[in-house]
Amino acid sequence: MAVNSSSSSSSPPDQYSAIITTTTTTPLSENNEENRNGFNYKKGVKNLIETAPEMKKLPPEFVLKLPRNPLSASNAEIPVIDLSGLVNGSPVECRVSTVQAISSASALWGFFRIVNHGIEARLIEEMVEEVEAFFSLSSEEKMRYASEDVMSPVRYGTSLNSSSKHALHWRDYLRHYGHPFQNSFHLWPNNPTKYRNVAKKYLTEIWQLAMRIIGAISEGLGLEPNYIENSLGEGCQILAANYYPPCPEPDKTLGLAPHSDHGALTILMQNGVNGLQVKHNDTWIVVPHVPNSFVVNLGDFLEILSNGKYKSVEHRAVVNAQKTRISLAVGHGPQQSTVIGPASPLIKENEEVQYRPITYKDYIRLQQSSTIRGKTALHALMTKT
Ligand SMILES: O=C(O)CCC(=O)C(=O)O
Ligand SMILES: [Fe+2]
Repeated sequence: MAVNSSSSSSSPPDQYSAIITTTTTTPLSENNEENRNGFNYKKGVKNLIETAPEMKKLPPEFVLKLPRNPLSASNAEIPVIDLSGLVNGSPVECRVSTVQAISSASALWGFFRIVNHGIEARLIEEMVEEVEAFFSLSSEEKMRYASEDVMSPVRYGTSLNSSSKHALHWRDYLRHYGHPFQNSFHLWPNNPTKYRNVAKKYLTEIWQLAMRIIGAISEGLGLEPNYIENSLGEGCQILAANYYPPCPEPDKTLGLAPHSDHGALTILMQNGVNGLQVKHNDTWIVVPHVPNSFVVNLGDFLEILSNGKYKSVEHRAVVNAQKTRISLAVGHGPQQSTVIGPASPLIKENEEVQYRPITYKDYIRLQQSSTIRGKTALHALMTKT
């Protein structure tokens, strides 16, 4: 089966994701939150630019060691899939051709755009409004959700994670679990007041959409349509609401370093401001915002489950000097206690299992704690290097 060669398991970690040294001489101190320029970086980049509105130069803590022309990317066409064929009651031949389209995009690209997905534009807008309202709160209010624990069910933070061991990234984020809601709903932000209800509605619909796509992926792999969904147990949905304010020198930093997502698949929307780039055949490709569509990308769990037949895809976020960008990335994976490994019906006689077993919880911890991104966490599980 053809695979995306850019995410080949033997490729070295991306140059941007190697530990990035900054030009500062004083590293950010773990204990002393104020750095030498008098900013408390842990409050986030939105706070930083509000505190210093005249800032023209990027503080050195954010400057990445990038090669020349690092952020260039091409505008290749990416697959667009019409999902109306997956709706209950649609003719069998429509379902078959949609499954084929998803299967081929998964094998060749690992990401695609979906249209006619059934989620109302108004709900997407409302969710973006609530997220914007959350990030507009005072730093003190947002810091109520700050946590250094990468497994915390709700977490406000900045950069890649709150570790000081890497150059900072131009991003603030709110991450929290979604489905199954009983585990975390009561912990989500209750300010803005509508946030919990809107987020629950949005995440419920996104979960159902993800399961429809996962059913098609399962079928495309030659498994029973509900095989992958069943392997998720009660499942684990995680929202990353990312906030990238205008950046004084956007070419010197990134919003988010290249990485693959840990789950089965991520459903992502951007608020009308471009910034997402995906790696395909060793080239970065701009994924433009198209109203009423989502971007879907395959994550590490699917690469593992398919024993490498599908590859998780590396992506990154660039920033710009003019507009605030918001993205909502919703990951879908198995219940955290699940031991993840290749699906046994896919392992043919004499075929080697390519990934060592690990619980999904330990895998998330491994990936999220790392200050080196790319696909290093997945590479650590591979039986052959
Ligand atoms: O902002 C984006 O477009 C990318 C976000 C992302 O990749 C993530 O949150 O995992
Ligand atoms: Fe991601």
